[in-house]
Amino acid sequence: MSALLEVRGLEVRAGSQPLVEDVGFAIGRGERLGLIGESGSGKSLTASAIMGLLPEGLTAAGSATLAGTELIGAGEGTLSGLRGRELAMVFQEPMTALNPAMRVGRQVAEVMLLHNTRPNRRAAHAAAVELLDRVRLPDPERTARAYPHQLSGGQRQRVVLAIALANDPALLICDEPTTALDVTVQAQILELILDSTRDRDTSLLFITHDLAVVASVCDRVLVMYEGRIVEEGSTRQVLSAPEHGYTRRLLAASTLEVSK
Ligand SMILES: Nc1ncnc2c1ncn2[C@@H]1O[C@H](COP(=O)(O)OP(=O)(O)OP(=O)(O)O)[C@@H](O)[C@H]1O
Repeated sequence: MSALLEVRGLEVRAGSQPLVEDVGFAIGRGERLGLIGESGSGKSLTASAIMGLLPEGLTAAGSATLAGTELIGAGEGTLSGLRGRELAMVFQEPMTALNPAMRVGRQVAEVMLLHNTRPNRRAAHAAAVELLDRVRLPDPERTARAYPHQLSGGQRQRVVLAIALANDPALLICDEPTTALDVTVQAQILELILDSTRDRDTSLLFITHDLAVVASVCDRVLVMYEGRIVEEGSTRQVLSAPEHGYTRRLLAASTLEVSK
């Protein structure tokens, strides 16, 4: 079976300075792949290059195909047709992903109307309320009418997840989606991501530096160090018998207990 996402020789540069080099990996349909590594190792830039959302001044080269469509160097028309549809992303800080001046139900509905996955505003609104319920927000009818500032951080991240899931994407990329939340809320959001991707066979690229999170969410894991992938394997294999010195140090510094 061919992979859903196939990345080959991916490179990100700031002028002549390489920030991500020769990154290659594949994600199968329904597979959950973790991307770990210390701060500054290139995890977010890898995800941004795939999404076509690199900051000004950075350029990507190489290849990343989603179900056969090339993303690197693709025009904005192709990318905006895929983003929010086949390809969705959840970032660390939910407030930056939400429009502060728009009711959250409308924000969920808009992404469906934008991609014509619902026939009209009424159907999109009904689907938005259903989605808010699916991400386990209390009283979804009422929550739909709230503005982002009227919700807690965890509730806002649920709204962001509802937007990401609205058009049933083939690939969901999560970049440290729970880092800004307190511990109990973190666990609930993780469970939600896990349940909603499992339900729909959605593929997941999950960026984190929390090994316990990797252990509970991911089938397979990639380790990045200084812009390159230095280790790759099943989660169990990488966490129980790490080969690269960096992965060993990461593991030694964590409180994770891994059964061999
Ligand atoms: N706009 C930019 N211009 C120049 N260098 C950048 C830019 N954005 C990121 N970098 C550099 O690229 C490298 C990789 O950054 P990236 O954000 O991908 O790291 P990360 O692994 O996601 O880190 P974190 O876990 O802290 O989010 C870092 O050295 C960073 O300083």
